Order: sequence, then structure tokens, then C-alpha cells
Amino acid sequence: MYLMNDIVRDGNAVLRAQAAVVEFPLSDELKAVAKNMMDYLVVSQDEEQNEKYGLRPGVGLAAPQVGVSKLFSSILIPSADIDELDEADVESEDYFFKGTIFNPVITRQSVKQAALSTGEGCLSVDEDVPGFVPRSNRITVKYQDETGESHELKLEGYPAIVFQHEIDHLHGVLYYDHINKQDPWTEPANTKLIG
Ligand SMILES: CC(C)(C)[C@H](NC(=O)Nc1cc(F)cc(F)c1)C(=O)N(CC(=O)NO)CC1CCCC1
Ligand SMILES: [Zn+2]
Repeated sequence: MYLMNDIVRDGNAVLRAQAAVVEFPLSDELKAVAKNMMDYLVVSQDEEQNEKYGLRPGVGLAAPQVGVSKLFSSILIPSADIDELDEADVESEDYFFKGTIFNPVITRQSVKQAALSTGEGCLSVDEDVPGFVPRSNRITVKYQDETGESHELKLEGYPAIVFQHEIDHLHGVLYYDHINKQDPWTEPANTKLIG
């Protein structure tokens, strides 16, 4: 399982690189990286465990964030509703989404935007950058799972924001790239605030 010091921080070029396509069948090495990424997320969302290991509770982790410039991200979204989400003691064993997405492509996105009312943060960015991060409110994502099988997901609201944040990492984009520098907290037009 990864620990905080395995997570690459802003300033490292790997976070600004375009990641490479993942070939199937998955190599044992990439299977191990994906497992360690998901283990990080599961343990970080458990109150006792994350204290024990000093982990920031996380909902997603992209391969470039652990120094692997390949197109995949692990995502663990609890089923609890948005305003309970940031408590790391979310006991929900059932998840809205638990999995690693390989070679994801956003095939459709709504003109309507959404942004978390509190702004965003990132496991790779130690200093939070304040401001709304406008994203598409609805997206369709095509991706492959660990076996190489293709899936198509339609997402809206918080899950759509998480997926866009994690897919951005695969293209060298960080959340604060989307913040309006002049007016970070001015509600962007046509944008639904979430949470
Ligand atoms: C940056 C950080 C504040 C650590 C943020 N935490 C988070 O979303 N906490 C959380 C969410 C839950 F749904 C359940 C829970 F137990 C804890 C996060 O993981 N990310 C992921 C990241 O940095 N990926 O690269 C940032 C989020 C901002 C919007 C989407 C992802
Ligand atoms: Zn991030």
C-alpha cells in the first residue's frame, strides 16, 4: 500500500506529463501499482487506519501521482451523500464506485457545469488553492477495467467531478488550472454548486 511519502507532489514533472496508453493484458507490475493505489484509498477512508498511517482521506488517486506515467486512476466513492463525504469514518461498505479505470476517455460532457462549493484540493498539492473549479455537471466516460473489458459510465454531480479530477491528472492537468485567477470565488456562469 502507498503511504503519503509515495505520493508525488506538485513541482514534479510527472504531474505535468501526458501519461501513456496502458496495454493489455496488464503486466504484473501495473497490477501491483493499481492494487497499491486502491489499498491507499480504502485505508485512507477508515478513521482508525488513516490515523495510524497518517494518510489524507482520499477518493481518487491517479498513476502519475505515484510516479507512474500511465493512463489509469483508482477511484473509491462512498455511497454516503455529499455532505458526509469528507468524514473519513464513512462506514459505508457499499460504494457508489470502487475500481480502477484504464485508458479513460470522456466521450460526452454537458454544457452545464458544476463545482464543489468548497473548491477542490489534491493529494499532490500540499497547499490548497482557493476558488471554484468549474467542471462539466454530466459526463459519459468510456474506460477499460483490469481485465481490459470496456465500460461506459454516465455520471452527474459529485462522481462526475471526481472522475474529471482524476482523468485530468492523466493529461498533466491540476485542479487549480481551472480556477479563475481574477475572481476565484465568483460563481462561474451556468455552474451548479455542489455540497
Ligand atoms: C485532496 C483531498 C482533500 C485529500 C481529497 N479528499 C477527499 O475527497 N476526501 C474524501 C472524499 C470522500 F468521498 C470520502 C472520504 F472518506 C474522503 C481527495 O482525495 N482528492 C483526490 C485527489 O487529490 N486525487 O488526485 C481531491 C478531490 C477534489 C475533488 C475530486 C477529488
Ligand atoms: Zn488530485
